[in-house]
Amino acid sequence: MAGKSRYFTDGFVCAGFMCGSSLDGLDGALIRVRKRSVSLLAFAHHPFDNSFSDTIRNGLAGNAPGKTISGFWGMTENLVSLVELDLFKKLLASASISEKEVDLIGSHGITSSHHPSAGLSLSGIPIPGHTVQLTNPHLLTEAFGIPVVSDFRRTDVASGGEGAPLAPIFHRAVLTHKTINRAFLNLGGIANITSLPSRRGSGNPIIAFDTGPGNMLIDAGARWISKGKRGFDPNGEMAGNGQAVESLVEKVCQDPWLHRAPPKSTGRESWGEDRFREILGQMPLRFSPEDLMATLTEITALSVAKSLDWITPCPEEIIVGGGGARNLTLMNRLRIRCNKEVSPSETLGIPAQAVESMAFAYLALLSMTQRPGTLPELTGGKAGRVLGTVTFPSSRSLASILPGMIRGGDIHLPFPDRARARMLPGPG
Ligand SMILES: Nc1ncnc2c1ncn2[C@@H]1O[C@H](COP(=O)(O)OP(=O)(O)OP(=O)(O)O)[C@@H](O)[C@H]1O
Ligand SMILES: CC(=O)N[C@H]1[C@@H]2OC[C@@H](O2)[C@@H](O)[C@@H]1O[C@H](C)C(=O)O
Repeated sequence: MAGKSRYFTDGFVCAGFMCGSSLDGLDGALIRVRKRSVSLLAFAHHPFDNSFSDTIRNGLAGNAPGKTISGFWGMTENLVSLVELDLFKKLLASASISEKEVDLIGSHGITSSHHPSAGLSLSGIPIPGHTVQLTNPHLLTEAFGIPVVSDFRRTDVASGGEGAPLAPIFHRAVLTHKTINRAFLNLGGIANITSLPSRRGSGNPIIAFDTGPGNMLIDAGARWISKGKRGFDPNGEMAGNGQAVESLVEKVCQDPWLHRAPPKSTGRESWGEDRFREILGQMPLRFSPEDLMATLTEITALSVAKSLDWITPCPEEIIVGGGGARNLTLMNRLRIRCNKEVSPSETLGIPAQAVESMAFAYLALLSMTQRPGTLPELTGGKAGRVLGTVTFPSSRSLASILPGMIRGGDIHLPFPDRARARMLPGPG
């Protein structure tokens, strides 16, 4: 059991799990937050094979043969957490620490539906915006006796925010440079960008938003060309051997959403299979698979480049995380379209694939120590909010966990994340 004094001396050890929108697998990270710095202790990835990803993708679209939607959701939640359970053990083994040394777990789950703005109705009743992530924190607390923070996004959506992106506070904590204005770009299924003004220019507000497709269109193209055998374009090789249809790239990038001012978020609903089919239908009569992949890759690069219009101060360099950092053609097209230095986060010592799971470990710590995990300028919510729901293990008293943790946060969290939620303006 974690003693109060340990939070003071050793900082915090937190695990984070993320199953992203590309549905390629589940990532887990173990971090230590101590003396205002964040270090990665271990990272592990559990890949999903193509047919499994297809089953989940179809189920989320409401086509789960032989199962009701709620049955499918219940099974998916449990499946996510069974994988997390296994990954957690791997993280412990890799970092050579015991579960008793871990203070908390953050579990994001799979986003099954993301409609943050109001505008939907059920039987004529207007319904507020929603976002849903599937995970079962109870399986984790039951197995390990560690508090689990989950359901991060609904807090922000309830306060009028987009519920995404949420990782920017983490990007700010670990990637801000003393003198260089940076941007961090996550190339997951969806792409999102965070402006990171240098500490010298700390008067500049942090801006973050989804930019549109990350790998989602590219992956859909790879699946179509390979008849489901391949889930992505390895290293961007196919795209690198093709010629993009420039007129189609320009046309798709005129999408009004891409030109909308932030805050904004998007998802599979807008850049998934349906959008891919629409683009495919507009390819010229004769095209090679390589040309299709080059076109999808160029749409991705141009939509990211357009997003820079919203970012001040203009970043001098772009640091890339997420699996798309391995797509060398996409990285090269980004260098050309953005006219900037574009480097994978490995150059700063952080594995590109680990950034999001590290972020949810960090966000879980902010929540447990009563600090806001998002800000109005990031997602458009009314005020900074302590995110998520905590599932506590019944084997430990709250008094033995919370006060020490909250005060430990005062010591170890990087500035300004030490500021507690009650210091921020309330709702209204
Ligand atoms: N070697 C590689 N070459 C090209 N692309 C790759 C490679 N490895 C991974 N990818 C791409 O990265 C994707 C997975 O990235 P990542 O795990 O960051 O996405 P995610 O976390 O699921 O999505 P999101 O950030 O939207 O939630 C794969 O679907 C694939 O398109
Ligand atoms: C609703 C949802 O799950 N959004 C994801 C998705 O994947 C990338 C992008 O779209 C981002 O907005 C978000 O994830 C990251 C981790 C975030 O919240 O920062």
